[in-house]
Amino acid sequence: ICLQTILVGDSGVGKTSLLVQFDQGKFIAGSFTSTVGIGFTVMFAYHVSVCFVTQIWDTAGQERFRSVTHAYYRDAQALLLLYDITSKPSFDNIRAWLTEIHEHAQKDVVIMLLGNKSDMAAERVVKTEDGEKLAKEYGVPFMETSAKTGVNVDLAFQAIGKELKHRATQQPNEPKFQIHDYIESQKHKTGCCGP
Ligand SMILES: Nc1nc2c(ncn2[C@@H]2O[C@H](COP(=O)(O)OP(=O)(O)OP(=O)(O)O)[C@@H](O)[C@H]2O)c(=O)[nH]1
Repeated sequence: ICLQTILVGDSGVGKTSLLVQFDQGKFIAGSFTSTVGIGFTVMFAYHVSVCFVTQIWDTAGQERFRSVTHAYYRDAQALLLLYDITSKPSFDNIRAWLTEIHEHAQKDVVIMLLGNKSDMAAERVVKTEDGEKLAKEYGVPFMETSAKTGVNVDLAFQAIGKELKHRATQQPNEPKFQIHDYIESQKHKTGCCGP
């Protein structure tokens, strides 16, 4: 099976880096060519026999491409919302993304909030608790990731893969897969001990 996923978030939060880390297990330092407009990158990554077809979007040109993006939302099975823990504006914009997602995405879309660049402790301006609070408010799973060190990167995709696989094969009297519990049991808290 192939899962349609979309990575959204402000320019520079690390969407491309995260996907490269997941796909190839490596971090390419330095800046990438900025994503222009929408639906720019489609990357394939295989993990536990699930293939992820991922598009990367950022806010650039959002107004101009509005009607196009709405069409893309409808096909998405999972949306990964990224902010950068060293950028308050990128965090503040998450609400706007969530509002838009709730208006246009499928009702059962899997949404996950990711606070990226968790390795940059000295530059942090968004507290872990703030990310947790926002995620709770919207009822979405949350974790902090680092595209640089790889912390929690696989887990984010793995949790989505498990959730969607489970839904597809779920028996009527089988207990539902609890994505929140799964993530809590697997995730590495950053700041102290690393992966
Ligand atoms: N230290 C650190 N740097 C990161 C991390 N993720 C991304 N970066 C750096 O942040 C910059 C932006 O990363 P990108 O992956 O290009 O961000 P993007 O969200 O794809 O940006 P656009 O293509 O403009 O939308 C690059 O210089 C990366 O090397 C991370 O987890 N830790």
